Amino acid sequence: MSKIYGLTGGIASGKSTVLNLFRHNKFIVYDADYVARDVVKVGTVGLKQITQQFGEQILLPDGNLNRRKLSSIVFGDRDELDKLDKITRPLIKKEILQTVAEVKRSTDKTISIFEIPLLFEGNYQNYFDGVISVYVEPQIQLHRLMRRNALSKEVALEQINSQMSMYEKKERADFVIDNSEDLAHLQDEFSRLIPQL
Ligand SMILES: CC(C)(COP(=O)(O)OP(=O)(O)OC[C@H]1O[C@@H](n2cnc3c(N)ncnc32)[C@H](O)[C@@H]1O)[C@@H](O)C(=O)NCCC(=O)NCCS
Ligand SMILES: Nc1ncnc2c1ncn2[C@@H]1O[C@H](COP(=O)(O)OP(=O)(O)OP(=O)(O)O)[C@@H](O)[C@H]1O
Repeated sequence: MSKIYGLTGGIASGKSTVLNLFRHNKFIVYDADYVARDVVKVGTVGLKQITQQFGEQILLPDGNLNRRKLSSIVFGDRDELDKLDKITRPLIKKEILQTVAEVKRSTDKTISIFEIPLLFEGNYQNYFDGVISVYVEPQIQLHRLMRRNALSKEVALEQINSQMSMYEKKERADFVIDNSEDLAHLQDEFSRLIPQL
């Protein structure tokens, strides 16, 4: 049976950066953000339900989901986010659990890592051999999110506050990677973690 670990952390904490380190170190990697995009592609039940819920305003002229528009509706309004989550969460969970089951059945000894931003919020922890949380100091998280997505402080804070706090994600994890410093430090944190998996 193959081992599979969950990778989580707050928004812009550095999950994808860490997942890339795993990828470059020959681990098998999976990313729930891809699954989340897959279940709302043109022609899916997911996109149909989202359009029924939020109206045609959330579609781009070519029929694809206007992610920026939907993001501006749901982040900062708990009721609207709950409506979106009701549609997407079961679709995403079904896909993820199928992949996890396939990995576990495989006889390949390579360790797999599955990045799931909302791992604890979606109660995935028991499906994994362990959970790794990426932690970053809150001020640095805010700064990196504002810079990467060109967001105002207010909008960035809305997105951060839409999730479980990073402290809680850190407390609940089996392993923690601190990404509050530069990339050389992150590499050290990563190298320290690997022998423990
Ligand atoms: C709201 C949407 C359209 C915004 O799209 P956008 O391209 O701007 O952002 P992206 O998908 O890259 O998400 C960026 C980050 O936002 C956070 N986030 C996304 N969805 C949620 C959510 N429902 N609740 C809390 N945080 C969320 C995650 O940390 C994620 O990594 C999109 O995030 C979405 O469809 N979300 C619902 C699906 C979901 O739960 N995705 C999370 C991955 S499991
Ligand atoms: N140690 C670091 N020093 C400086 N910048 C960093 C560091 N780690 C990550 N970053 C930058 O911070 C931003 C967030 O990192 P990343 O995209 O990996 O986070 P994430 O947790 O995957 O984000 P999301 O939750 O939105 O999917 C990116 O612009 C990335 O290049």
